[in-house]
Amino acid sequence: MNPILEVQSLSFRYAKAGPMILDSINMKIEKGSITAIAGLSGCGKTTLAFCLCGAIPKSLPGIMEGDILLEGRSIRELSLPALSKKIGIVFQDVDNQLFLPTVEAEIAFAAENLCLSYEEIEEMIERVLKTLGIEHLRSQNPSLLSGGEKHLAAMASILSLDPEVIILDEALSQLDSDNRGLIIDRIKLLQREGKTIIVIDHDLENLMMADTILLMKDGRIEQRIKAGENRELLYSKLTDFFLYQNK
Ligand SMILES: Nc1ncnc2c1ncn2[C@@H]1O[C@H](COP(=O)(O)OP(=O)(O)OP(=O)(O)O)[C@@H](O)[C@H]1O
Repeated sequence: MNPILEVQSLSFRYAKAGPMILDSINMKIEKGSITAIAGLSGCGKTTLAFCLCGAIPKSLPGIMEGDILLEGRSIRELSLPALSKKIGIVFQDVDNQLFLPTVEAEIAFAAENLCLSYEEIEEMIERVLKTLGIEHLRSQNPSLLSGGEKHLAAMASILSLDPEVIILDEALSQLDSDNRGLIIDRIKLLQREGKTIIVIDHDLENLMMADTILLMKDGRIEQRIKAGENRELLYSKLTDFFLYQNK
């Protein structure tokens, strides 16, 4: 099967004389999979997410070597608007991502910028609200929503462009267990619809939803763990990795 994303010898530093933040990363992400990227704080997870969605090198400065192929094409050749139609990202701090007065306006924003017609936008808003099961939030002010609802609103805003790949950067980390369960359910639903999901997280329970877990250390992928293994064995591999690193 052809990977939807292929990272080839990716290295990155934010400044010429600065430290290597990503160091010779190679990885393939299969279409329709859930991949988790985990590792201690500062190991480079968010920087890798910025590279995967094209923000690096398109809008964040730095020195990038290697390449990332999206459906076989270098992301360097694609414009940011073209990339945002293919890859959506939800950040940990959703408050910085939600700035409009209603959830519906958040969902419509990117589509309006692409000059879609009123009918197309209406249809798209309804589709996205239904997919995430949040029709009741349509007219709500995002800033007044609960943590879980805010994450769903941020997911809705990126689903408006119907991206193939959805990156969730620590989107679950500040949620209580009910809200976390809600978002995990929606992630699995999106996977069933054929979306490719990349989840950045370090909570062992959250990592369990992935098909593949990539463990990062100092800008490198240290281990690749295929899920579907015995749950206890998986748990103990992950615990060993984090315990070893904390020493
Ligand atoms: N804009 C920037 N300029 C310079 N250095 C940066 C910048 N952003 C991040 N870094 C550095 O890059 C390294 C990796 O940061 P990154 O945020 O990618 O790690 P992370 O694994 O996502 O961490 P966390 O789990 O805490 O979010 C850190 O040392 C960080 O200080």
